[in-house]
Amino acid sequence: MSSPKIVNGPGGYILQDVPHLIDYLPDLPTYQNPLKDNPAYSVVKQYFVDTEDTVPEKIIVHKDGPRGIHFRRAGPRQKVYFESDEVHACIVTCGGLCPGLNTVIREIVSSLSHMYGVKRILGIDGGYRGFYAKNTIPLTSKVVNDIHKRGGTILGTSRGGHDTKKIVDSIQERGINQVYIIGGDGTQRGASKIFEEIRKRGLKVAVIGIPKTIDNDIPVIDRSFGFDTAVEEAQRAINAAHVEAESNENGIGFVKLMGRHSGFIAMYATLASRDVDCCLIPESPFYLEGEGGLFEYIEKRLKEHGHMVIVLAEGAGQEMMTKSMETNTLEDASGNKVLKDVGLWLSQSIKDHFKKIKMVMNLKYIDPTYMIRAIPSNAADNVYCTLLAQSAVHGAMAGYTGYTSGLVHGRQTYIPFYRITEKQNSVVITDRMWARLLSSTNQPSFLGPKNISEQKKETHETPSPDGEICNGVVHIPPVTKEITNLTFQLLLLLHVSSESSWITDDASRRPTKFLEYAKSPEVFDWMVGIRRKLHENPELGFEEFETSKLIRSELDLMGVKYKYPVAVTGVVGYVGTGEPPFVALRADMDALPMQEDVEWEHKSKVPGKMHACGHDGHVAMLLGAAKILKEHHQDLQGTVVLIFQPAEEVFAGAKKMIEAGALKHVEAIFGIHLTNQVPLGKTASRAGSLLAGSGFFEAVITGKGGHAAIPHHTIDPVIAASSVVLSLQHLVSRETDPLDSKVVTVSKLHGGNAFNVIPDSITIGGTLRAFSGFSQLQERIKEVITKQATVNRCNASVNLKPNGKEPVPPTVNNMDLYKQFKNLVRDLLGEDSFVEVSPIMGGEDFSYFAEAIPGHFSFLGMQDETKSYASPHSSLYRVNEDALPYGAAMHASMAVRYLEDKASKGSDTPKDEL
Ligand SMILES: Nc1ncnc2c1ncn2[C@@H]1O[C@H](COP(=O)(O)OP(=O)(O)O)[C@@H](O)[C@H]1O
Ligand SMILES: O=P(O)(O)OC[C@H]1O[C@](O)(COP(=O)(O)O)[C@@H](O)[C@@H]1O
Ligand SMILES: [Mg+2]
Repeated sequence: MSSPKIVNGPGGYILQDVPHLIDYLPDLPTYQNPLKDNPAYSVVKQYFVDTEDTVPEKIIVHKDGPRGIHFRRAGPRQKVYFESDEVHACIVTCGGLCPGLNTVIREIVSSLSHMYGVKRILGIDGGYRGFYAKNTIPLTSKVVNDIHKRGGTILGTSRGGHDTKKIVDSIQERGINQVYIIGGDGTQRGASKIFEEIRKRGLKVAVIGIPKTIDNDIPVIDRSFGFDTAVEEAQRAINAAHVEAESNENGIGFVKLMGRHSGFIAMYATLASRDVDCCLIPESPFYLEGEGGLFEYIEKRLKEHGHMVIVLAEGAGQEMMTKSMETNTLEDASGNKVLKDVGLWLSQSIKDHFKKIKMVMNLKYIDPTYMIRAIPSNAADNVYCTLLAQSAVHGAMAGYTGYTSGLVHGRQTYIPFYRITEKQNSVVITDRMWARLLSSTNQPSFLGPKNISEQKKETHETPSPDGEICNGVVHIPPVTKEITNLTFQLLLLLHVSSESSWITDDASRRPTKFLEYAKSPEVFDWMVGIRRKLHENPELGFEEFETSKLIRSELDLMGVKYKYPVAVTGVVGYVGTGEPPFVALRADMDALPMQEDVEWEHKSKVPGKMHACGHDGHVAMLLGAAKILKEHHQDLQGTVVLIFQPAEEVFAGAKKMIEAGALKHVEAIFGIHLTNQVPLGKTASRAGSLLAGSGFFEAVITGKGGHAAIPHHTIDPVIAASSVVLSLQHLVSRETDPLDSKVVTVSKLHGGNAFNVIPDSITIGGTLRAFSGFSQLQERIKEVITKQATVNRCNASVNLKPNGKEPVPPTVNNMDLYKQFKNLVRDLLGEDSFVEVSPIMGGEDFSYFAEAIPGHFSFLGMQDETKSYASPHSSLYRVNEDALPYGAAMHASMAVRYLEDKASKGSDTPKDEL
């Protein structure tokens, strides 16, 4: 792919520019824009867009934050690179239908002919394959005059059939020099390939994408055209569902809407309607039975209101329909996964449930699927389509190419293809919009199925003997039907035998064998490849959709079964017998919001995001371990649970994973972190407290402001804040055992901006660290702030999760697991390979796992003599990839040894002994 055009400016300004024909055809002549003499436009002040104008990607900024990424502003330029007579344009529509397609076609034709005097415009019949397989349709203003009143596309559309070479051959043969491609994410990927091929051939052809999809799954842009119309049309189905529900005893109106991977239509239709009681989308996993489940909510709603409306996006709950697993692998001609009909399945499941509990219920299922996209666009979308089409044409005439025309914060922009195709837009359920929906419907969030104490109790219980019997094997009693199905499939899958076996080997030699295997070129290169892919495409906490997709596809290739999504993007894989004991290995997946400064081939492709804490390496190591374990799965004496968790850095993803059931039945867990502080091939750990509990606080101390010269008429928050800051120092110096290490630091103090005005309030903030008594310290901080404020006649509000930053408890290593780990390291890496570390004041959310069950966290060295490796969270951070096989072998060996140890002790070993 041609390299992105990035322009850096002062204050952290970044322009992600679009390609231009002169990038590879530097001698092209320019012409005056004919609009200059057009009576309609020549009078418009500043009609031509200044070439320096750009539009910011993010409009919410902090005072001291960088100016961030910008896109080129769309619109007509003074100079154009095509003469009117020279232009030979074509238009193609691809993918699924969408309201507004005809409007865009009409406006491209009108803009080209009326504004720029273009006479030769071709319609390509039936999508990409029409370039080489079908006839073309000549397009004139007359032909397109009325088409915006019709749904669909007058050009026809199709999926599949993208053959870059054939398409570009046909463009070249026909002498086409402007290609307007209207379609969704798949189409834009195809357009990007066409652009690259055209550039490679050095053709004077502009390639322009116009984003279409009612699913709104195209990133960066505000919304895609037709979305508004689809949401509006969906209202009709929801209204009908509501009428049906209200008119029947315990009526449920159930509407299935489109939305393959993104639940935007369902979310907006729900928010618009106000009649919907529950909205289910692919991004927000849900479950049916038990506390906090869908059935419980429906029962409650019916008892309280006598009726309810459910809206379901077609991609939601797919993973629960385990019955017909084989259809899961089917793809349409474009390579999109063919979905199973979740609407029919879920409405049947609801009916079955109410039959079982003998409660009257009347469910009416409405599936308006194609109706919402086959209609003409509404007024708002018509205007939007017009502007998009005009912008697309202005850009092409001005010589820009390789871009998608799109709306960003209400302004028309040109966005380079790589930003449009890098990921799919989806509802972020940790964002405010989803929170607004939850508060509007009052539905459960489904994020925390069981309370944690119950979880802990369950995971520490020996599986009950009254579990299900299958093939003479006793299984764990399932909490939900989904888990039953999964366990059953695991058992079927895991009973297949593999070719190689380690069971007869000397146990102390086995880790070395694993390491040799992980170091073999085939496995090593594969791990490095995964790590580099992740490094190029970093994703922040709870946004690790592509990361998670990559993990799942690798697990699929290995034949490792998994649960997904667990806590938004998390994946939990299973290798072994499918039976107890269960031991877990954990890797974190998220990146950091920082710009990479290391110049190398696989540098982060996402400006402002970087894997600067080695989580890309952690994922590669755990996948490496999965490969080793899968190779030998028939010899495992229990089940290894592979936990790929989101959001370690800020949002305590580990906690969410536990709440979502990732540790169910798991007895022990191991985690590894790469470190630059220890030489390659060595590891570091300690028994007991390894990492501190870490948290934050922010307090607003409010008094009464006034003139600084008459302080007695004020209540001065500055004095109160000063007392608070001093008093907080005593928590460590006077209340903590000097041999125990704790930190309370006030690092922020804001308020007031005049010499003679006492402000109304002061904000202070800081961090706390502790190995013991973490929550007591939090409580004392709160108490000291509020009470000191009171002494000074002020009020104080204290927030222990400022900006959503979750505190993490101390990471405490279990003594027996630590001993086991140390022995293993000796077997694997030699006598002097273990480094006993002192406790570290940094925090890790692995602590949530180690708090719930016995856990062990260790560091794996990557420092070598030749290069220096920067500290984590540095923009110069690098991973020594030679460490990856060590990580994979350590993970796999720890799991195997744990299971063997358990087996040798017998199944009745009390879990507390660990
Ligand atoms: N990765 C890709 N590379 C090239 N062409 C693609 C790619 N993905 C999809 N396409 C093509 O784009 C067209 C539309 O894709 P599809 O996924 O069906 O719809 P949409 O563009 O609406 O997402 C199809 O002709 C398909 O072959
Ligand atoms: O049956 P078809 O034509 O494949 O279309 C169904 C799909 O089209 C969509 O509307 C999305 O289409 P696009 O990706 O083409 O925008 C999905 O919501 C739906 O799953
Ligand atoms: Mg698509």
